Amino acid sequence: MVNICCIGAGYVGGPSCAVIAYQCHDINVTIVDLNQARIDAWNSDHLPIYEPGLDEIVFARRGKNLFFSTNVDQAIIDADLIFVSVNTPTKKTGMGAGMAADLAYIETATRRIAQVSTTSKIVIEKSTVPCRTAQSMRTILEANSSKDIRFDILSNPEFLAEGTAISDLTNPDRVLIGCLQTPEGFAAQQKLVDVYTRWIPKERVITMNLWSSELSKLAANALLAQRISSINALSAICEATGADVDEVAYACGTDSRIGPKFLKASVGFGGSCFQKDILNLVYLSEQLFLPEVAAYWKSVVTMNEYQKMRFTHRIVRTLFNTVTNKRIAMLGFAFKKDTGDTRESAAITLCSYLIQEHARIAIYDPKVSAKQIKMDLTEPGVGTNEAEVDKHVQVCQSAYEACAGADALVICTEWDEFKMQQLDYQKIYDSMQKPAFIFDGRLILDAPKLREIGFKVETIGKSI
Ligand SMILES: NC(=O)C1=CN([C@@H]2O[C@H](COP(=O)(O)OP(=O)(O)OC[C@H]3O[C@@H](n4cnc5c(N)ncnc54)[C@H](O)[C@@H]3O)[C@@H](O)[C@H]2O)C=CC1
Ligand SMILES: O=C(O)[C@H]1O[C@H](OP(=O)(O)OP(=O)(O)OC[C@H]2O[C@@H](n3ccc(=O)[nH]c3=O)[C@H](O)[C@@H]2O)[C@H](O)[C@@H](O)[C@@H]1O
Repeated sequence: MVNICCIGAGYVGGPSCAVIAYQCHDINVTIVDLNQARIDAWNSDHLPIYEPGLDEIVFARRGKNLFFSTNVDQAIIDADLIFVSVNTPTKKTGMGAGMAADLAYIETATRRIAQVSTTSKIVIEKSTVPCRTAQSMRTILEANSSKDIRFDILSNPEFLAEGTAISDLTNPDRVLIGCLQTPEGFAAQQKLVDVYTRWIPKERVITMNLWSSELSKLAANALLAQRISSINALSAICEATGADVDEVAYACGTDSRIGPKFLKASVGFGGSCFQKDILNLVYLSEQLFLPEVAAYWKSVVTMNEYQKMRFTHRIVRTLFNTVTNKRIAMLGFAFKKDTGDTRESAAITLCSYLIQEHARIAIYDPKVSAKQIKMDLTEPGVGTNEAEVDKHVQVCQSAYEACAGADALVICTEWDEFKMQQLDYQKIYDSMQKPAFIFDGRLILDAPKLREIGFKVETIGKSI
């Protein structure tokens, strides 16, 4: 029986390896983490992350061929293939602070593999890393290999998006596997190909060299984020001219060379990866003495910051240039729908800015807890402290509760339950201060219908 170990039971390690266990009942999958609380949650009825379809998959295989544990060493010892799926956040201090990826977790995990392994392993870089990280991992592993133990290293970046992780993993556009172009490298690559092709058509499993594979992951995220920044830049022109950003996106997206996806204007992209990975690419470009390339990719992040600021300025301007003591209902705090993840969510920037303008914010998100919201708003660098958050932020249990008595309602996340078919906007209007304003940062509402009710509506990428 093949044994797989996954180091890192997070948003990637958990779902991606649970799907392997679900698809391959004859493979033993052990997902390990140093975080006891996280592992306890994976072993409980309430999994630590919300992802549609994940519960079914975990509950079907847990205790059979899918295990969650904090015993990292034992899982490494038992494994034939080891996925390294630890976090690679942006460095906060030291060289490259604010841009480079912090590879400390990768290094610790790699050293652990080197120290405790008693048999040969295929080590798979699943985390998103700067190009050539596999070289450092290899150096650490090779320093510990002997004639009895060898380590082969593969790059197998993950392309799942949160909220659709299970369908992305079950039916991916492609799986990418990079290896050293040596006979041993190809043999290791084939072993991983053999796992994925158990449920993914062969032609979708792409193989290439290690460095191309590592760079492709950063490139894919940069290209996706660039489309959003491009449509968001156009949304500013739309607001100033009377063009409608949804119409412009449709007109452009029907060109088969452009395509319709990732052209939805928004309050700004969030999530743990787009900004981090672009900054990582910027840093790499700078290190390679390519300042023009660095500046080009940096502008994607700059435009995203601008979009978030532009939207908050529009809120303040529309509310007669002051939000002091005004109640603003914020619907949605997660960085996108169908996830409870708030990392880099645009809502955090919006809240921080509005708190500094002395607004009172009533937040409702179906999957984000009050504790998480408060933690996010008091993180160093966000610009708001605990006292300010306690004074200015109320976390509500429903959209209706958040909107009651509010001067304005802001849509931050595109949850389906905020759509017109699901919320009674007449009831909301009746409960709000007048004039009642709506700021649609996700283009999910029918502005003309809302205006019929009596709302004053402001939508990203549309002028009145
Ligand atoms: N979140 C996402 O949707 C995607 C993330 N990625 C990439 O995947 C990687 C992981 O991301 P997430 O799963 O979101 O991070 P995460 O923070 O949710 O999970 C990482 C886990 O690794 C654990 N960990 C760190 N060092 C460890 C060690 N030495 N031994 C055992 N456990 C250790 C942490 O405790 C944590 O639970 C990152 O490089 C990210 O860029 C790639 C595609 C999608
Ligand atoms: O490396 C990663 O972490 C992942 O990053 C993104 O996935 P994710 O961040 O989970 O979610 P997306 O659907 O890409 O959305 C990212 C942000 O962009 C925003 N967005 C997305 C699409 C769009 O048209 N407009 C837009 O504003 C979303 O609301 C969200 O805030 C990529 O889509 C995944 O392929 C990748 O694996």
